[in-house]
Amino acid sequence: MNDQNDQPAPEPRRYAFFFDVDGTLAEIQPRPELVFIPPATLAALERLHAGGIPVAVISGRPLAQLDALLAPLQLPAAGVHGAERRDATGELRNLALDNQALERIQRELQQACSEHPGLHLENKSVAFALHFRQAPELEEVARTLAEDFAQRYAEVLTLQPGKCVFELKPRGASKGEVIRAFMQEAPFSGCTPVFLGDDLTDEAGFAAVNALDGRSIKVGDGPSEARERVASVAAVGSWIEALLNELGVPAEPRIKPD
Ligand SMILES: O=P(O)(O)OC[C@H]1O[C@H](O[C@H]2O[C@H](CO)[C@@H](O)[C@H](O)[C@H]2O)[C@H](O)[C@@H](O)[C@@H]1O
Repeated sequence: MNDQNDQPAPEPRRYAFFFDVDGTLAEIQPRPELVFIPPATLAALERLHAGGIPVAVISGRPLAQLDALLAPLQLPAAGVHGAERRDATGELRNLALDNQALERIQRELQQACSEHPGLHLENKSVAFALHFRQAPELEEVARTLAEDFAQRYAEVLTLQPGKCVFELKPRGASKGEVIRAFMQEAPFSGCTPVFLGDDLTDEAGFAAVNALDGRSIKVGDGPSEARERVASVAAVGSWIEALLNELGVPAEPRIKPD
């Protein structure tokens, strides 16, 4: 694919697909709770999964939110930037975390953010997102707060900037690490990894996929380690559709005979 508006030409090889959620499968919304995955994209993901093609979602959101966004489809998934992971057998493989420290951080952050009503603190229990989309004038306040907490609690959390957000994510959480972990397990191992993402947290995933000689695909503009581009969230839906047809995946999920 040479041009941002071109559809990448799928090849009839065995791929494993990894999709970021916000900004990739779902349009960015004013607030996190307003996000949804378009029905056509959900249907295409279901078709991929039912067609026996390895597919997982890799997100900054917790697993519970990912399941709600994809319901009734339940996919292998990594949440909170890789701090949580559910493998293809359904087993949970989460990072070990210092819950006492996280509770203390949560209380302190709530107190600090209460002084800036325009800031939206998203509490993910094991990570915290300081959203300033509704109050862009608070970007520097959010940055300073997040940097201060990341410095004071460096053994527990690291700073993860994103779209109108500064997140504090568990130390060691990385989209690259979870993609590498999936790629060592069935049904992903032996496949060529393909990862689509749009934001800074996805760069670790792009680097991992590049190192595995896979396909790294950035959605939208901006500098990136990704080697290919898809123009928009809408184009991601059509991209999956085109791929399904190219790979000959049946239009309806296979129905098992009684
Ligand atoms: O890894 P992702 O699936 O892309 O998740 C990254 C973060 O996405 C969410 O925040 C972003 O999307 C919101 C809804 O569109 C938007 O309002 C916000 O400005 C964005 O930063 C989510 O709230 C975070 O928890 C995720 O980590």
